[in-house]
Amino acid sequence: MAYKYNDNTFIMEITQFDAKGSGRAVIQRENKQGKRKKQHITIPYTLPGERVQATLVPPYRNRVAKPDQIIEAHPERIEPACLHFGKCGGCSWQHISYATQLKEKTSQVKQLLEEQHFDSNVVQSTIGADEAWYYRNKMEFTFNKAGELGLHEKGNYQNIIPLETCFIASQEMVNATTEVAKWAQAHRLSGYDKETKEGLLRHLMVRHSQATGEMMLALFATESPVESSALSDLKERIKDKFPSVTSLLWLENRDIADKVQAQQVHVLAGRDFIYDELAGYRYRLWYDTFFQTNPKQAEKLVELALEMAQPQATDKMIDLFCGVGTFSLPFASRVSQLAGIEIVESSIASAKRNASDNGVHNTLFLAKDARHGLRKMLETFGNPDVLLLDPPRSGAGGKVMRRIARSKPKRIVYVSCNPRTLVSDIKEFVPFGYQLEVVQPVDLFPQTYHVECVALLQRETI
Ligand SMILES: C[S@@+](CC[C@H](N)C(=O)[O-])C[C@H]1O[C@@H](n2cnc3c(N)ncnc32)[C@H](O)[C@@H]1O
Repeated sequence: MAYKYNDNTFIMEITQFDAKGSGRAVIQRENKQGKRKKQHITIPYTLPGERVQATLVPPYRNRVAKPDQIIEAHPERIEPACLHFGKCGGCSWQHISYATQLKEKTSQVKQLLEEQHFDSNVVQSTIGADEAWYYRNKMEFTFNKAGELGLHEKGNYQNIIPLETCFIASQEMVNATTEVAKWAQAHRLSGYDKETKEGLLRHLMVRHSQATGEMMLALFATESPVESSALSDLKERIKDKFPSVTSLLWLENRDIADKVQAQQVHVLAGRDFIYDELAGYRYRLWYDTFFQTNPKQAEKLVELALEMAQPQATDKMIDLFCGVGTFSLPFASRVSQLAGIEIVESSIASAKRNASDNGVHNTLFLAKDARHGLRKMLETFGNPDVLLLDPPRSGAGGKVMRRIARSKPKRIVYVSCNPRTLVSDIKEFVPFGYQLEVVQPVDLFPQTYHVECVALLQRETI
């Protein structure tokens, strides 16, 4: 329980993490009627077991406090590496030793399963990254209205922190981003102002393959590129200093919605895609292709999924939410036939191309949403022996899960980037006689509270 310090400042005991990896504490506060009330407070960048002095920040209804002083620090608290830590919305756990990050991720998954009455003994210890820094192969940066390029400020997405360092992207990505930032400043180019809807430059997306070394720089702007000295200068700077850039794009996004999207693609240099490789397969990645952002850990995911699913040469398999085929291709070479389903048409086009580029010929791919796509696929393809699903953070949802269960696959491998939706989804399988055999958390996102899991469910034979 907390002691009041002055009006909005309290001494707090951190008791647990919240769902987003911030510390939580309970305080006693007087309401307008003078009654003392218990309030649950979120204190970012604190750890359970710590004693801190923290001040509530407006708007008070959000019940968030900023730590002013760590009075008793957790023994695993460490000095964050990045100067943007605490301001940038990217990393939230740089102040926690890596070993403790892994332990916390395992406990988080166990706790979510226990809350839904699953046996948490099926949860294995989180598999950590060999390299907990510089692991990301894709980053998105934003221009502010002054044309400065950087990262969104945590809690204030209108504000941009000009980029100086980033410890989770490769140095080559940071250097290329810094060069584009210097170019925009040198030519006094304006950034897009979300309020007035004016300004030229919106975002810079950087993709960098760790396997092939190829890099894509994609500039999002509100207008088409004018053939000007500024543009020639950009091409020269990139050509001279970054020969790894095999794709330099200008993407026109005239939409008011400030998403990383484009109505028109202009190739300024190279191709409109880069090559990447994962688990021995080669992929073409366009600017809008979903691809695993931590490729080294993603290879471990693929290996685990293969181990759990034990695909047999006679098996028919469905890969639901297949993207560009990251799981489809390694599995296809081990089963008789594989069908992939995915909502984004360009990803399905890419999956087909990736399959043929890699000499994989026993696949078929359908561009449709999971629910309707699965129904349609089951009619023509028949029931699968093995089903793998890898939905987005929002999960697959009850209807999709029940449809999967009714198709009676012997083994289901569920790959998830959100343990919360994983647990609520797999609950749907229980009435159909599926047993949760194992949940293996894998750390794809070091320095953040996020965790990926691979779960195996098997149908009990009666
Ligand atoms: C976490 S990604 C996994 C992709 C792929 N398995 C991989 O590892 O690269 C989730 C995928 O689901 C797709 N998706 C999102 N909503 C969908 C829906 N309603 N139906 C089918 N696919 C969907 C996304 O486009 C994305 O490619």
